[in-house]
Amino acid sequence: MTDNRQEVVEAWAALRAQCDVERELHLAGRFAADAQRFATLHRRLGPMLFDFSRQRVSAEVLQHLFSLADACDLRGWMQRLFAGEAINHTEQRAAMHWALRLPAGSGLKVEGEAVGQRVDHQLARMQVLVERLHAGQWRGVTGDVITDVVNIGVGGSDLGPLMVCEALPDFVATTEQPLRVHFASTMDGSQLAQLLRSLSPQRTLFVISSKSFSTIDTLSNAATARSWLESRLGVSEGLLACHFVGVSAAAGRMSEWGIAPENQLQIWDWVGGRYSLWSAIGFPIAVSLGMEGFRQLLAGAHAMDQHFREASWSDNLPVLMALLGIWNVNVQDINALAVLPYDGRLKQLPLYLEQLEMESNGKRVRRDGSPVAGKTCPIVWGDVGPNAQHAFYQLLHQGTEAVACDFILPVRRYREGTHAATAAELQSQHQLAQANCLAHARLLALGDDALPGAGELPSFKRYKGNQPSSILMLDELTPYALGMLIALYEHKVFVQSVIWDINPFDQWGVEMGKRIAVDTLAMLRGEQPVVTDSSTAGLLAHIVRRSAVTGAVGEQE
Ligand SMILES: O=P(O)(O)OC[C@H]1O[C@](O)(CO)[C@@H](O)[C@@H]1O
Repeated sequence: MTDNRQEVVEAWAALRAQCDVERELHLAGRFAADAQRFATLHRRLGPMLFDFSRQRVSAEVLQHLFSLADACDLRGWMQRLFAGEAINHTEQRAAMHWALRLPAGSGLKVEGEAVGQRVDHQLARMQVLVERLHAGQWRGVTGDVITDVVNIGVGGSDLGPLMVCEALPDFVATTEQPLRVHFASTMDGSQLAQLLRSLSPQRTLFVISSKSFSTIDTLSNAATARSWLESRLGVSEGLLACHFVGVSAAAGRMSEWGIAPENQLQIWDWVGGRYSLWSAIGFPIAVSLGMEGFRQLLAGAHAMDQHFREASWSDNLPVLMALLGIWNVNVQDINALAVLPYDGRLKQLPLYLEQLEMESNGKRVRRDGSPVAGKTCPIVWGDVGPNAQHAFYQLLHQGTEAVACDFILPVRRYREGTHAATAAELQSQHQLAQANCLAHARLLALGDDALPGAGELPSFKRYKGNQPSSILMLDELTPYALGMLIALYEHKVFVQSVIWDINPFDQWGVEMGKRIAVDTLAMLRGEQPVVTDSSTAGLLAHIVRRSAVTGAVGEQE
């Protein structure tokens, strides 16, 4: 690794100096001054169009950002990523999610390990299980056909598969045996309890999905599922082999729990949890879309990997997106990013990206252990845009916070034939959403200038504008396009981590909370003396007292 500290310092200084030049320029003025702004500041890639003309940037800003990327040795870090080096240095692991989406038969070897062959092998094993389910050949212990698959997992073992399954209802595989796919993640058991009310134990298969196979949230839901089956079916012999699949990097733990070897799907320690939907963690996706659909998702992600590796900075979507974020956070002091899909099927995308971005780059120490100089990951949140318009857009339009927005919008929707009865109405609803997306992006950028005469209005009706946003359009929300979109954000996060000089592939920040929770549970159960701060002690005592009280809410002690 080269010592490029001086170059980095100079690149940041040049960016800040450029900011002084740009500060007075409002987005409305930038558009007024340059009729070619959209033409210059958008890129096409396959089914994607990335419009960043509403970001507060100029050609000079972009040049300085590219110099910063060079100074930070982005090219070198990309080579290390794709060479399978142990760039997750705090866990001594590589980050090879990209290897999961190489075309079949890639033959990839990393340090002598036949990575490509292992990936192909697990995909083939997954295909066998999926096809048995689809053919109606998977029977429960009572001989009934499995009709429902419940994924039990949390974090990366839940959010990715859940998001993809919800995003692609039009691509559900047509199979002999229709299957419903469900998700339960919360450690309090409330989601699982709700599902169990409507499921038939004879016909339900549980997928216990956990990279570590030690996450208490998942194991406690799994134990509840198992005891539900045992008590409802009155058997334990053969139950586990008929009703449980396991997905994990910890084969030994799966076996200890009782997952039959033939029902175990393997992942590897070089797949980060939040980067794992491409692996066997994506089993629910394959159940839903079929293997062909799942492979399309992988192919889209692989196309983005290739683009990321090959394109120059100025055409490179992940690099552009990342550097625009750096400009916003570190130079413009904009510390929030709203993710706003204008498509109800992408309801889960903001949640998925919250984990991807914030668990990856929510870090405050650099690779050498020293504190970072400025801010890192912004606060990422969002919702389906049309709904968010009626909720938090007020703050975006007239609040005091500068917020960057990512709008995501499919061009075509409602495939012919799939919604024949109401196609015209649905199509016009989709246009309504498209118009709203473009209108809000315009108003956020231009402010009062978006509408002639708005300048005459009273101040409470005025719009300051100058809120930066990007629009990502997809020709259509297909498995392939969604694969590209997710991989785009993955690489964006990686590029930002390089600029911030942090490790995006560990998550030590969540570990301490888990350990404290173990002690707290022992205190709550009276198995350990209560030695803690006064608030926690007071609340524990309140829970214990009130748990013993039955009767109407509001009852006096
Ligand atoms: O798949 P596992 O090992 O159950 O972990 C679930 C989630 O927990 C975390 O480790 C955080 O606690 C995430 O990174 C991960 O996605």
